[in-house]
Amino acid sequence: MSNLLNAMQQELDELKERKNYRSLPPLVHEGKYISTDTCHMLNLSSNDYLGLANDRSLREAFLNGLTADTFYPTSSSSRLLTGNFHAYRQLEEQLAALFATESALVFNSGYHANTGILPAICDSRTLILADKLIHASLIDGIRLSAAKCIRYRHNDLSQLQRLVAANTFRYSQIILVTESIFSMDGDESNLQALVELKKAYPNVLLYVDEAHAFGVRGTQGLGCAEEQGCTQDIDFLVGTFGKAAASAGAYIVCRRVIRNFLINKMRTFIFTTALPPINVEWTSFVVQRLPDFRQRRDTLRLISSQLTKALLSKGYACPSISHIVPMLIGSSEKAVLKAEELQRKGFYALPVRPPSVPEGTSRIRFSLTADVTPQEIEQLTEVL
Ligand SMILES: Cc1ncc(COP(=O)(O)O)c(C=O)c1O
Repeated sequence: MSNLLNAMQQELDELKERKNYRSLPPLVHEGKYISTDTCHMLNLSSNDYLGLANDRSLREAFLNGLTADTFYPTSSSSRLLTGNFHAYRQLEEQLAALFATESALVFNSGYHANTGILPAICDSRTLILADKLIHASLIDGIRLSAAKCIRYRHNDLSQLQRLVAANTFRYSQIILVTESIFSMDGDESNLQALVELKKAYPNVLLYVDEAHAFGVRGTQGLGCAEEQGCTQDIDFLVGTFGKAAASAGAYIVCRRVIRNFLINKMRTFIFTTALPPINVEWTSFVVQRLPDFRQRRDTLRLISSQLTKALLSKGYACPSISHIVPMLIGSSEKAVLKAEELQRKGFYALPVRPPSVPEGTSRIRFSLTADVTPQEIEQLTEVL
């Protein structure tokens, strides 16, 4: 074997040793259940937060509206070449109207959005102040940008305030980067406070990733910014369609000048084949109905708080105030064993280990969906 292959094998062996090795399990999906070769389980690890991907009647309603003329399986091109199908404009107009913003732009995924927008809008006179727990896609976007970056302690607004005050005159712009619901801890940021902070400085802008809140929060399901009444005040408000919206892709809602700038400068928008129009049609179909899914949002809130309370009462640390409910365990080995035990007992819950979370904070990450019932949470609680 070459040196490189040897080094790879060694690294994989070390991952196995530390119980951090990952592989792709063969899975069969049946509604809210999932099966492997050996177990049939309730799926507690899906990001289909509203249960929409699972909703057969919704899928049928969409399919009934299709014809061979409207079914386009591929855009065959970047949107700047021949790929700009009507479906994109329809979805972007829908988003801009829902959020009451000047414009919206759709991307291939949340990963494309975060790794494309940040490098496009930052130069070497930019300082990014980013929460310590932001998602890998945001971190990669920051790494690809020319900006200098300082990470502040998770949700520590006083530290952030000090950093802004100390740096406002040193940089031409400061961009605050955070998530609204954090993907691994399930806790939230205080968007109103962040908006107040940025408004106190003329050169501070705010970038918020609502990947885990879009569809789930707010009266119309637009996210935490809607819930906290500040959609208009966030300069770069980003969300994804691959979770509660049961689709794929991502969006930004923003001022028109930002949209035009991204179309011209954002490499992950320009140099890629746009999403298949059929996929964008489906997203549009779901987004149009988002305000109607209030009952599902209420159910999700109910079962999430039921599980969080159960974990706390059993002595587990659980910082969550959302449908992402981590059960903090510590070592990767124990988290893997616990997940295997839960799977044997009929609950598909997965261990999350480094590098997805910091060393020593391995956990079971329950990711709840609205089609899980309070009785099922009760049964889970009994075996925890
Ligand atoms: C906070 C956050 N942003 C972005 C992404 C990436 O989105 P996508 O899956 O659409 O690439 C994820 C995870 O998937 C995420 O958790």
